[in-house]
Amino acid sequence: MQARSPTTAPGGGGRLSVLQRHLTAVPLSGQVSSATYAPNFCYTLDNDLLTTEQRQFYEENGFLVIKNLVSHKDIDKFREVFERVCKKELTAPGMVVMRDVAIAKSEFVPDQKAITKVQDFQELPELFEYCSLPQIVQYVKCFTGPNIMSMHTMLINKPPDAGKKTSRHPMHQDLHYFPFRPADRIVCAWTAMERIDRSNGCLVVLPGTHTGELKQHDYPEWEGGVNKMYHGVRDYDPSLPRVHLTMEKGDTVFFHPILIHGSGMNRTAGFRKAISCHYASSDCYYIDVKGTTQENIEKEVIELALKRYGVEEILLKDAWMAKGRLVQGERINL
Ligand SMILES: CCCCCCCCCCCCCCCCC(=O)SCCNC(=O)CCNC(=O)[C@H](O)C(C)(C)COP(=O)(O)OP(=O)(O)OC[C@H]1O[C@@H](n2cnc3c(N)ncnc32)[C@H](O)[C@@H]1OP(=O)(O)O
Ligand SMILES: Nc1ncnc2c1ncn2[C@@H]1O[C@H](COP(=O)(O)OP(=O)(O)OP(=O)(O)O)[C@@H](O)[C@H]1O
Ligand SMILES: O=C(O)CCC(=O)C(=O)O
Ligand SMILES: [Fe+2]
Ligand SMILES: [Mg+2]
Repeated sequence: MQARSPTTAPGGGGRLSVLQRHLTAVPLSGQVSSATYAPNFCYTLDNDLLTTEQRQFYEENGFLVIKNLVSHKDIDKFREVFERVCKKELTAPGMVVMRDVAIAKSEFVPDQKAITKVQDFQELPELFEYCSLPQIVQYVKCFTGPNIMSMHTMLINKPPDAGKKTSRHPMHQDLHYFPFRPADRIVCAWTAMERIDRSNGCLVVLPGTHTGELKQHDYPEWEGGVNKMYHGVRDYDPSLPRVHLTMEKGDTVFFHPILIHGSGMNRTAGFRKAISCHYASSDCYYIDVKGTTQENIEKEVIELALKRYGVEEILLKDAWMAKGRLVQGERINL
């Protein structure tokens, strides 16, 4: 079992306790107004951007959708850059261009049809621009505080399913991949680059699960195959209440790294696009994942680093130290 993060209120765990903490909140002065209330928020920081209702929603659900946050102009620009990456006209150190497992062994076609996602574009200025957009960063700060690092960058190009359901992303918690804490100072921004709904494989979230523990993850037992490192929560219970996030182009969801989420298969002929960045406070610290549920992902990353780059004797945290990039403030621990 993973230890709870220090910023999480003691006795936490379960949506009920979060609700109870709200209900027992005491006003600072005699006046009962939302501004003077001091509820025990722990997943958001004091800020002058989020309304009390928005903070409360994130505290209880572990995600928050902000409509129309990124302009269509910016998104169209990112789309063009992505197309140039697919054609190999643009590249950057560390960037990983990944094909879907269903077509991994088929003949190489140098366009987006082959590409399921581009990861680690932090050294490609034309895409990293997304991570620095002021309107995104101002929200990120409400979760991380002022010293902000981008830790993981991704442009997901979910392909039309090849018939084996490999375009799905199993239910998971992003914290499984992160050897740093506290979890509450990490947040993902995920922006729809077009309308995304159930037909093309929208995000599916289990509201409130961010108050739970980090769970054991393995490859799901899917007949059609699973993409490299797409681990899912072990013993996923499909009867838990799910929410399908339908989003329009430019809408952005911010979510907690313990929130259980995934995405469905793409039943359309188009490539469903989203761009995302995981941010963390640079005050976060690295942990040793040995003896924890994260040992299996560390093992895979070490094997990949050896195979791809011939790097020996690395730890999960070394990979992350190399990927992390300051967005705002001061680089402290990460
Ligand atoms: C120094 C390493 C740093 C790593 C840091 C940690 C990464 C962890 C991700 C963090 C995510 C945090 C946020 C949560 C996000 C949740 C996720 O998205 S999890 C999924 C993350 N997945 C990955 O990071 C995988 C990245 N992809 C790759 O490394 C490569 O694309 C590759 C899968 C290894 C393929 O290499 P490539 O060179 O492109 O391809 P080939 O040379 O053609 O094939 C080599 C080999 O791999 C097989 N293969 C190809 N594509 C896939 C695939 N999609 N799934 C499974 N297997 C694939 C291919 O068949 C070849 O196999 P062979 O047996 O060797 O012939
Ligand atoms: N055994 C499993 N382990 C982990 N995640 C799973 C498992 N089976 C399905 N999922 C995931 O559950 C999520 C929801 O699946 P679901 O099939 O409902 O989504 P959908 O395809 O968007 O919607 P629809 O119900 O219309 O097919 C997806 O992220 C899917 O990848
Ligand atoms: O399908 C997506 O766009 C997101 C999948 C996801 O959760 C992830 O890559 O961490
Ligand atoms: Fe994820
Ligand atoms: Mg389905």
